[in-house]
Formats: sequence, C-alpha cells, structure tokens
Amino acid sequence: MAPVEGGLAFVTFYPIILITFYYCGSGPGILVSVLSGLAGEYFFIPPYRAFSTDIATYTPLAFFCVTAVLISLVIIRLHKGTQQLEISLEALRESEERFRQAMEASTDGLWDWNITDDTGFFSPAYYRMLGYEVNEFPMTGHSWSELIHPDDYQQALTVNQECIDNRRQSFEVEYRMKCKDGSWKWILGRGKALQRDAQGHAIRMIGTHVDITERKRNEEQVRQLAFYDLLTRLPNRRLLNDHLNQAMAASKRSGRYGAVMFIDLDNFKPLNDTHGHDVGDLLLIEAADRLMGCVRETDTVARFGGDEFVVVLIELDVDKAKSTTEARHVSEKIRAAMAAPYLLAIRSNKNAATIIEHRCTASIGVALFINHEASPDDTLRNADNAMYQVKEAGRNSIRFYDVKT
Ligand SMILES: Nc1nc2c(ncn2[C@@H]2O[C@H](COP(=O)(O)OP(=O)(O)OP(=O)(O)O)[C@@H](O)[C@H]2O)c(=O)[nH]1
Repeated sequence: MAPVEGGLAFVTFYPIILITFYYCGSGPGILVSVLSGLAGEYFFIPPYRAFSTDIATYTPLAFFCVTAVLISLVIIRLHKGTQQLEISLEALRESEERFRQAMEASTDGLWDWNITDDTGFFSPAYYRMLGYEVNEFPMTGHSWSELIHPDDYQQALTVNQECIDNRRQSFEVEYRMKCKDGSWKWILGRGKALQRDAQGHAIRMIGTHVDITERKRNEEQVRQLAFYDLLTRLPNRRLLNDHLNQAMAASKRSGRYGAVMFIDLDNFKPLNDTHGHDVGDLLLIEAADRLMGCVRETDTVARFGGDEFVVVLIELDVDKAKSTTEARHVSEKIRAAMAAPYLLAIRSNKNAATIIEHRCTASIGVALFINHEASPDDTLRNADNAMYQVKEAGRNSIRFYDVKT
C-alpha cells in the first residue's frame, strides 16, 4: 500500500482525535494525534507492523495528523460557537419573557417612541391606567400630549423637548392626564433618549408612566392638615403668616396699603355652653363662609384660633385716607354679615333636628400696613389691640389701630 493510501486509513483515527480534543482539550488531543500517526505508520504503511526506515513515508501521515488537529479544532470551535449562540438565544428568550410578564403584571405604563416617524408603543397598563382599552388609540406624540391637563401641558412638553434637543439625558415630570371617563389622574412621567442622530437630537425615546394620584391626594391631605383649619377649611395661623408676609412684600412693591382685620365673635361661649360644642362649630363654619363672601378672592381669610378670625386685604390705595375708607367699608360689611341671624340645627337624636335662630356679633380691630413700616407680628398685634378696645367699649363695632393710641 502506498503511503497516501496508508494515510487515508489513518482517517479512521479522526473520531478518536476529535473526541479527545472535545472532552480532554488541546494537549491530550495533540498527543492522541501523534500516537494515532505512529499507530497508522505501524499498521497501515509498509512494511506493516513495523516502523519504516524511509523518512518519506512519514510525510503524508504528518499531513493527516496536522489535518486531524485542524479539523478537530474547527469542528469544536463551530460546535461551541453554536452552543454559545443557543445559550444567548435562550437567555434572550428568557429575558424577553421576563420583561413581558413584568409588563403584564405591572400597573406602570411603558412607552416607546420613534420620533422620526412618530410611531411607537404604549404598554397595556398605559391604556388601562387611563381607563382605555388596550390599543384603543395609536402611540404618537400627539395622542400623549392631547391628554395632558392644560395647566401642566407646558411643563410636560418643555422637559420632553429638552430631552429631544439633548439639553438633558432623561426627565422626570408630574402632570395630570385625562382618563376616558373625563376624570384626571396624576402621572409621574419618566423618559430618556435611547438613540440620537448625528446632531444629537433624540430619534427614539423610552419611558414609563406611574399613577401617583393617591400620593398626590395624600400630599394634599397633609398640606391641608398643616396649613388649613380642619373645621372651617380656612387657612390656619401658619398659612396666614405666610400670606401676610407675601401681602407686605407686595405692598412694598406696589406702594399700596393693605389691611389686617382681627375679628373676634362676641359672646360666643354661651352658645357652646347652652347647646354644645357641635352647635358652636356650626356657627364657626357659617361665620367663616360669611367672611369669605365679604372679601375678594385675592384677600385672605384665616382662622386664628377659637372664635377669632383674621382677614388680610391687599392692594388698597396708595393714599392712606382712601385705604382707610376702603378697609372701613369692608369691615362694616363683615360686621353686618356677622350680625345677621344664624340658623343652626340642633340634633337631639339621630333623626330629628331642631333649628334655632342665634344672634352673634363681632368685634373688629383693623391695622393698615405699607412698605414694611411694621413687622407682620406687630401689625397683627396692632389689629388685636384695636379689637380689644372694641370689646372694652361694648363689642359689635370696628376700631382702627392708631399709632398715637
Ligand atoms: N364650638 C367650638 N368652640 C370653640 C372652638 N374653639 C374655641 N372654642 C370656644 O370659643 C370660646 C371663645 O372664648 P371667648 O372668645 O373668650 O368667649 P366669648 O364668649 O366670645 O367672649 P368675648 O370674646 O369676650 O365676647 C371658648 O368657649 C372656647 O371653648 C371650636 O373649635 N369649636
């Protein structure tokens, strides 16, 4: 047999070489190739069952040995590559499935926007959050923006545009969106640019929608508790201080007078004593409503405590005498409103209510302010002092604080 034919017989060793390479690695693989070569030389090349002394007979075997090594390496490489690809594909499938499940389970909405052709994707939760059927409308920039509350529209669009223009990488903004039933939901919108063009403009953005209506409601409740009187819903003393500071700053800017009125109900205690606290509460609520009805929306009516209220009038006149006249006019209106009879329901048991008519007046002290001439605390104290003078003088009247008194 010619050496090449003997070499061809050597191909029968290839599977062993391949298996060794595959399971044991390169070192043992090469060793098995060499041993197979020697075995091939010994068995398949004349003088058979003996090693030839002619060195030329070894050349084809060396060639088949090297070929066996190379083929083994290539096959193993391809096989491992395929395996790796399968693992990656499986991981991708798993991750896609995980993402799909998470999206299904999540109450947060997801959006993905191709800005170039204004198309994209809203997740099912995005639609459900606003009360729509899934895919009830297509995802476009307009279908998002047209549902935004007019008061929040500008801010929401501005941060979105800043992200598109590469002035920010991502954004977080809170706004209200209109639900299918016409109600509004507070949304925390987050977004970021996924792809940008050569000029840096975003061409694809992605983001989420979280319903924060409940959080907003809680925040509002906390704010109400912190700054408003629970019974009358009027601003409390803390918010009054804030409004008074603002009113004084505005007066300094405009050069116009403002006024603080201290209003204390007269002989309120006997109502509580006779008919109980609940009936007294009814009168306080009614008094608060009447006070609100006597001033402009820009003025402040606050409950100072107990049966005491404070009204802050802003933007009176640049002239003190005219401002005094205006403030007197409003305080007269308040005094008359407070003095009108109150119809209060007294509940003796769960079903029956008796209406009683109660009369109650108010003592009012007024202090004008301008240009930070007196501090907010001093102005309040001045109005309070003027009110006490009314009490001392017999109640149900108005007195202006006078620097000379
Ligand atoms: N129903 C009710 N009463 C309150 C509340 N807060 C304070 N009061 C009562 O309001 C009364 C206020 O007291 P005063 O202003 O000294 O009593 P008054 O009878 O109006 O006397 P004058 O102000 O001097 O005319 C007290 O009896 C308090 O217990 C409240 O939230 N509800």
